[in-house]
Amino acid sequence: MVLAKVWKLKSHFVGFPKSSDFLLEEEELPAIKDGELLLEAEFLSVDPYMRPYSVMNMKEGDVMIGSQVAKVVESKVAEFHVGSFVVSHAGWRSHSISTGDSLQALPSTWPTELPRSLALGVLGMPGLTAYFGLLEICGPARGETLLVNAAAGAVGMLVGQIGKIKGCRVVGFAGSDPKVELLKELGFDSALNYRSVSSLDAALAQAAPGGYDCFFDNVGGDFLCAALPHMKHRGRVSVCGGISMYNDVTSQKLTFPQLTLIFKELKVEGFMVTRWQHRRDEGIAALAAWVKEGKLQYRETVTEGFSAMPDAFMGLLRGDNVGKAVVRA
Ligand SMILES: NC(=O)C1=CN([C@@H]2O[C@H](COP(=O)(O)OP(=O)(O)OC[C@H]3O[C@@H](n4cnc5c(N)ncnc54)[C@H](OP(=O)(O)O)[C@@H]3O)[C@@H](O)[C@H]2O)C=CC1
Ligand SMILES: CCCCCC(=O)/C=C/[C@H]1[C@H](O)CC(=O)[C@@H]1CCCCCCC(=O)O
Repeated sequence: MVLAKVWKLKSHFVGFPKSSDFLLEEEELPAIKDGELLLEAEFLSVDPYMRPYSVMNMKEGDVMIGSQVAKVVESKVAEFHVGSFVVSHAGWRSHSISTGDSLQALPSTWPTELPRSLALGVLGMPGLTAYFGLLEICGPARGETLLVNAAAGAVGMLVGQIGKIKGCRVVGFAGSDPKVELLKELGFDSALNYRSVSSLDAALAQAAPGGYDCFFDNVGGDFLCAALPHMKHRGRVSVCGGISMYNDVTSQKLTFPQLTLIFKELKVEGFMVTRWQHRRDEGIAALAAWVKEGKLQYRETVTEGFSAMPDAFMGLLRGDNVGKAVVRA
């Protein structure tokens, strides 16, 4: 008999999540049947989407949504061997039973020098988000200028580096001076702390006096409104996320820059990374090759212990993380 630990949404978040909004419970799992396997979480992902998702799709008492790298500890499914690893969408659970449907097996050739947590980061959903969201929507060309915000996070850090690989001049905004220093180490041409600049408008102008061809937006809200007037004619904006709004209790009142969009003939396109699910292998292969060649660096913020899942999640929303935020169970 296995006792699974499970984090549930105790109370809907109001504004910024609080520890008391979460509930840790134990669940007794039955013995697995033919066609089932037992998984034990090794690394669990915390991601910004969990905050708006809870509002859109969850009720109090539901298990928190999320993906994890898990070890197969028992198997009655021929394709999944005991001791192998998979990416599972089991939510915030230490142990789970699966039929194998929608599991993503980690290759048995996974390089020993790469932590398996990368399957939740640069070699997983955030990596694919950066890869397809930038290349397919912005289509950055050599010599162009690329702007990215939340630039020291899981997606943003990769977007900026992929921009460099493609020959762009890259400007990144992040929320602390150490993050800004890191972005410069990663090859960003200009990096700024959006919390300490006296004017976002002036900082955007100073970092790229000729304007931006491409903008990968993870933040939305005031940043998006401030950035659009700095786009070049026929600029492309990849709308990836809106983290500045996820904890809002009342909707922000923003002036939609209609005339800017028209006169500059901007392309502004939102996306969900799942759009390119059919090209997943291609994306992972390209990202893995760049990592192997040392062209694409990754960073992770690893929180220890399944019991710290809410802390890791709240830390992510506060900006404590550098690179991908994961929890080691
Ligand atoms: N469309 C899609 O398919 C996908 C979209 N996303 C979106 O991409 C974005 C980045 O995700 P991910 O890389 O996983 O997360 P990150 O690793 O970037 O973590 C979130 C970061 O957002 C920054 N942040 C928090 N609050 C604010 C704020 N008010 N204003 C500006 N920055 C803020 C913090 O960094 P700092 O210290 O710089 O403030 C924090 O570290 C999110 O908006 C997410 O929803 C992610 C995956 C798929
Ligand atoms: C829920 C708000 C999403 C904000 C943008 C974001 O972070 C998206 C992330 C998704 C990524 O594309 C792959 C995922 O699994 C993430 C979340 C999916 C939630 C989908 C809910 C849609 C629905 O129920 O209709």
